[in-house]
Amino acid sequence: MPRVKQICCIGAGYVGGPTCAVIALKCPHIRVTIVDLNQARIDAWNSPDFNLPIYEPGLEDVVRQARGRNLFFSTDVDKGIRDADLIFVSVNTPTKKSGVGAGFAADLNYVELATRRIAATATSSKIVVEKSTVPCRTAESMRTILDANSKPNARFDILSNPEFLAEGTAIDDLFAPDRVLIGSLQTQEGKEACAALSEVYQNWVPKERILTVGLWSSELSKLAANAMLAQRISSVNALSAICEATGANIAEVAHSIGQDSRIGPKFLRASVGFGGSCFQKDILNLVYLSESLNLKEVAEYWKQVVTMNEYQKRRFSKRVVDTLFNTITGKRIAVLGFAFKADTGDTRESAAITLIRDFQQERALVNIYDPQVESNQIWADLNEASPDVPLETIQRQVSICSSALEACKNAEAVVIATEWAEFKTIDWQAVYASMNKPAFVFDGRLLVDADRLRSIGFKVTVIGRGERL
Ligand SMILES: NC(=O)c1ccc[n+]([C@@H]2O[C@H](COP(=O)([O-])OP(=O)(O)OC[C@H]3O[C@@H](n4cnc5c(N)ncnc54)[C@H](O)[C@@H]3O)[C@@H](O)[C@H]2O)c1
Ligand SMILES: O=c1ccn([C@@H]2O[C@H](COP(=O)(O)OP(=O)(O)O[C@H]3O[C@H](CO)[C@@H](O)[C@H](O)[C@H]3O)[C@@H](O)[C@H]2O)c(=O)[nH]1
Repeated sequence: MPRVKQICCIGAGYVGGPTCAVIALKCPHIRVTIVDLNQARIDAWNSPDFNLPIYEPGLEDVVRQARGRNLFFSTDVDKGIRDADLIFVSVNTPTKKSGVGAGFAADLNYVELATRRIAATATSSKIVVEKSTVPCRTAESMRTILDANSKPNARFDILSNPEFLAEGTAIDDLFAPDRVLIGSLQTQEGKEACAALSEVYQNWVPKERILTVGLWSSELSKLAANAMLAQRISSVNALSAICEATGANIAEVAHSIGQDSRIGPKFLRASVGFGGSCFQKDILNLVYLSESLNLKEVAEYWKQVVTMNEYQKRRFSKRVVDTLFNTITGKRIAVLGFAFKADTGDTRESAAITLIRDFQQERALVNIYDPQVESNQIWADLNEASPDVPLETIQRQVSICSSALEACKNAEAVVIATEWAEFKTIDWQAVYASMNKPAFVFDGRLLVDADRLRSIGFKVTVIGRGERL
């Protein structure tokens, strides 16, 4: 069995960076080089003061221990490829914006370019590992590209090794994964390549947690896992609408059903809608796959998970407008949280973006506070969400604040869009004193103690709870 000595990871993003930093930490005998075309990103990974390009609890500590020892970040993609025995392809696979499958299919352009680069550069045999989330049978396309363009003496084994980390808990997830999944062709060479990658993980992951399956099962399992997780959230959010209409309480309902060991308690938190770079993209990818396979009913089934999520966001912003006497024109709304979930600075598909766009369209004034997201990211997201509105117009309507208290000053309403822990310890008494009256709180994350806030004087609306202002 070949022992892996040098690893190259193409793509220094949210997955490639933390994943391969942890491999370097746990495998001091392996030299790990993470490469990217984006110079600014690599510079940030290499920054002397560890001002890393992504915020992830525990990540800095991992990078501090391994960087310069056996962990390196570089823009020299070709050298990284040439030196490695095993190459992770961890590039982005966004939803296609135009052409066939636009709005649904995964854009595999980055995967293809990375694959072509491997074929053009490699002068010896390599194990090529799909780390990116890709449609079922992408490994076959990669094989065709590699075989057609490879140099003499270079042969390639392709593995699928999807990543299941969640942002905000990436380092914990990587240290103790529920499972590591490796898919390979069931040939002698395929099994040997699988064993080589498994050996890398066995440096810290118990062997029984490393699952080895066929290539296509591995690729599909990644899409399936995200679809099932997102489906749980859309199910609980659909129930939250029934709760609001009937006076039931979604937190109590979720707790009650979660006690059934067949259902389990996790991932049943009603919210203003799921966000993040993966759920929507991967479900739409599954929808497209189903449609391509002529499985219309299957496609419709999964599409409904995304439809329900859009409905949840719209429903929430409408509830804000309805409660504020059917108009928010000229009223100041404080939005607490802009990231798609707590403990990350990532804003991709964040529900907050949709809510703020809705508030802008109602001509409200919006104050935003998020503990991690940078101002230029917020402006870029709002600009993209309203392409017909000039940025200067948006900036006249929206302000970015440096604390929750500042954001709430003179506001009519506070909207909690992200479940940051610090929002639990806000001095609500001080917030109340600084707001216009009546002062409204809309909790989209089941975060606040509604009764306590009501005793201060707030009118409180909580997702999944009937009207009891
Ligand atoms: N973000 C997550 O939490 C998460 C979790 C599991 C799986 N995934 C999947 O992992 C993949 C990567 O996601 P991400 O969030 O890390 O994306 P990302 O956009 O943060 O990072 C991708 C990086 O790849 C680089 N890149 C693109 N093409 C390249 C090329 N040809 N050569 C060198 N570098 C190149 C880009 O510059 C970028 O820095 C996606 O398929 C995603 O679906 C993401
Ligand atoms: O009960 C819940 C749990 C999550 N969310 C929301 O769902 C979204 C996604 O959250 P989470 O899954 O924790 O974060 P991601 O980083 O998007 O991770 C998902 O997507 C990754 C990319 O594919 C996978 O690797 C992970 O396993 C999968 O959890 C966020 O907006 C959360 O606020 C809820 O609304 N209610």
